[in-house]
Amino acid sequence: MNRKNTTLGEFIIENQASFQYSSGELSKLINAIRLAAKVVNHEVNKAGLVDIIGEAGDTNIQGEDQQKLDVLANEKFIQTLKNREIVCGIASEEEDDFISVNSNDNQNQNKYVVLIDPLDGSSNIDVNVSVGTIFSIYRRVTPIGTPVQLEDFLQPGRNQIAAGYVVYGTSTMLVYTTGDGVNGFTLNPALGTFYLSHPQMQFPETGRIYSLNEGNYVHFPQGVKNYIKYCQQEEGDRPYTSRYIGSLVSDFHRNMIKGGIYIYPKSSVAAEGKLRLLYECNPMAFIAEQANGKASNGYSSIMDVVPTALHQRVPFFCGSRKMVEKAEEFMAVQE
Ligand SMILES: O=P(O)(O)OC[C@H]1O[C@](O)(COP(=O)(O)O)[C@@H](O)[C@@H]1O
Ligand SMILES: [Mg+2]
Ligand SMILES: [Mg+2]
Repeated sequence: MNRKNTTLGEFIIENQASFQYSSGELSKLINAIRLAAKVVNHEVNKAGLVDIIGEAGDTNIQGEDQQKLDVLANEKFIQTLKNREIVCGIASEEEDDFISVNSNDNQNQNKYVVLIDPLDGSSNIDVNVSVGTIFSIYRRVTPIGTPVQLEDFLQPGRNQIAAGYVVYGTSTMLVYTTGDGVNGFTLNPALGTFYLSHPQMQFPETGRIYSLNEGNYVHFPQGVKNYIKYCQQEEGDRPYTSRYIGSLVSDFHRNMIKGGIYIYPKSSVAAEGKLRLLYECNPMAFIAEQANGKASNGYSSIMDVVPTALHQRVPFFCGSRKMVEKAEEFMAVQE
């Protein structure tokens, strides 16, 4: 099943049988995401040659200036999901409200909703540093055939059916889980095909990399300040190495391969931190837990947080199990 160099298409079909709700709908959905990812990859790779870098001129509901590639990636993913008619609802970082797909005439018998961060790491687009896309998939909770409701999206991460990300970096990879481990596929640009290159990915139990924006140090909770000091102490296998790309997907991906922790805490200037629960933290938490890692808000699992708003933010501690547990110890003691 996890033969190296299996194509993503073959892998999806081979694994469909092992998926309890298997009706082919999820396979079609992952295939649609694969297609949209290739289209966005093509645009990202030529950023700078054509007029797709820089600001789009609008501000999204987060109060962030939208980059042209944020808008383009958002359009490509939404268009592909709508055209393929495989979802009943979509929520996106770049959309104020959720989108109900084709529900007027009760034609939409689909059971999945998708939440996406179409372009992650927007501050890195113009400077040729790796960026990504993040997606999270749920079964709707309201009756099939009726228009989707907010409650279909405000589900705890534990209910996710599948989650994944695409990293547009030195190579382009699609990494995802359906609750049966985490597999990574690398795009062969010459063939336009994703191949299984990283079967059954696992976070090393511990590591020597810590990733956070130390420029915000003065605003951090005491627990985080003390954890940073711990990472920098000369003792045992410390000091650790500081690595921060500024794209969640890329920092997470590196830490999953090498062992490390990513932290975006709450602070005196960001009461709930920066990252969005539904389309950044929950999908990365599902992948982390499926890869023997850990993801918390500093105290408890992100996956058990009951969402209250589409664009809510949460503090995020994610990575190698022992490193997240150590950071939680500091959070517990200091508060
Ligand atoms: O510049 P900061 O404050 O360190 O924030 C960087 C973080 O913000 C993000 O860019 C937020 O994601 P978006 O780019 O999708 O808005 C993360 O990818 C990244 O880890
Ligand atoms: Mg993001
Ligand atoms: Mg984004």
